[in-house]
Amino acid sequence: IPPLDRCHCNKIINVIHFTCGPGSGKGTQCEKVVAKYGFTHLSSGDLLRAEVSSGSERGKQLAAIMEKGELVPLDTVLDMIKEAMIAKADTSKGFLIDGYPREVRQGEEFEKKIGAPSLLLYIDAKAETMVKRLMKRGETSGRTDDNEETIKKRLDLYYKATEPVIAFYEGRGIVRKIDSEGSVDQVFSQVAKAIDSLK
Ligand SMILES: Nc1ccn([C@@H]2O[C@H](COP(=O)(O)OP(=O)(O)OP(=O)(O)O)[C@@H](O)[C@H]2O)c(=O)n1
Ligand SMILES: Nc1nc2c(ncn2[C@@H]2O[C@H](COP(=O)(O)OP(=O)(O)O)[C@@H](O)[C@H]2O)c(=O)[nH]1
Ligand SMILES: [Mg+2]
Repeated sequence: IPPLDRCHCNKIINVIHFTCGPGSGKGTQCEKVVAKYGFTHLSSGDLLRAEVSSGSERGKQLAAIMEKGELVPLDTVLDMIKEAMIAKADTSKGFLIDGYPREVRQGEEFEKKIGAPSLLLYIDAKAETMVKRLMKRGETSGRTDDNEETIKKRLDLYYKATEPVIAFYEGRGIVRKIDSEGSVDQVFSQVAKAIDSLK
């Protein structure tokens, strides 16, 4: 896909990264943000799972990586996000990018190819909470990575690769940390406050 031209860049406003651990409640909160603010929600995991479902050759390679809880090649996921952003650039009020960046380099490349985010939302959840929620979700999600062994690997990778992303953006003053331990609505009121602070 071609690089985003200036015209597109000007229209890409309010890029919000949602970066937190697996099972911390990103997907749940993103739905509520879309309902209240009308932002375009792009879940990097969902984009990858759609490619897997398509049965393409690339999808098969991705499935093998995701089943192990590892990160797919950086360009693959960034190209998918960019393509989806270009498709919505003319009409979107803002983009909520869920599950990205997963490592500092993903954040750096996003800025080079797309632009700087205005906010990074981070739901702070205890490992114990994340594991409990994922195991419960695994009873019905049908996701091949919602099993005990892969959950452990995803958490390890989160602490190793993704937590440094938060420190990276903290240096820029755009991180809003949200406590996950309350109810979905209590968490959402903190999320909404952070988004309202952008205005
Ligand atoms: N930027 C991203 C996003 C996702 N993935 C791959 O896709 C999988 C699933 O991602 P996601 O749906 O975001 O899962 P989690 O955050 O682990 O869990 P959740 O659905 O609970 O958010 C990851 O484990 C990883 O293999 C990736 O490599 N790079
Ligand atoms: N108790 C509680 N459970 C939640 C909350 N948010 C999400 N969950 C549950 O935790 C699981 C993981 O949530 P999900 O939104 O898929 O998290 P993600 O992995 O970060 O996208 C789901 O089964 C949700 O029902 C919350 O605020 N409180
Ligand atoms: Mg999710």
